[in-house]
Amino acid sequence: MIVPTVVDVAVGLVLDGDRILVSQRKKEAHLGLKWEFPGGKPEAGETHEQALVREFREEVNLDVQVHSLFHECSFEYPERHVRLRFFLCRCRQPEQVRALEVLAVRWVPLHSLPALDFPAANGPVIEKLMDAHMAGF
Ligand SMILES: Nc1nc2c([nH]c(=O)n2[C@@H]2O[C@H](COP(=O)(O)OP(=O)(O)OP(=O)(O)O)[C@@H](O)[C@H]2O)c(=O)[nH]1
Ligand SMILES: [Mg+2]
Repeated sequence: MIVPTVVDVAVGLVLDGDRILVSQRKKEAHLGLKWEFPGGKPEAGETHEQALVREFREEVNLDVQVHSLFHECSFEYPERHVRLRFFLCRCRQPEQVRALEVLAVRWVPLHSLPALDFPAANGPVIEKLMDAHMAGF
């Protein structure tokens, strides 16, 4: 019997006023060309928070401070099963962002998130973010 492995992923929701950071996945990556929140898989011995700090530096050249867990979910794509943990983060120098290991990176107004093409797993967290934003966080 083949037991599918679950890919554990730490994802960062970095807010700067009314804006949030989004990046675009490289064409050849899983879910290539979709927009996402930067993040990735923790390496052996790393906590989710440590993985996020490292991934933000590697992918978008940004130093972030990880605050709290905002949302978790599991999602089964046809080719892999992921467990996503979304953390609220802050950064001190938003202008530092550069697309290093991603195709593009952008600060976008929170209200524009529903117009971007995100992976299917991101629907509920985006809805929750919009609700929290309307309520003033
Ligand atoms: N980073 C990130 N990954 C997401 C999001 N939504 C979502 O379904 N995923 C999925 O989570 C999985 C892990 O993400 P990843 O490919 O960024 O992992 P990584 O940075 O460690 O990449 P690598 O495999 O090239 O080392 C991918 O299958 C990706 O499609 C999201 O908002 N952000
Ligand atoms: Mg990644």
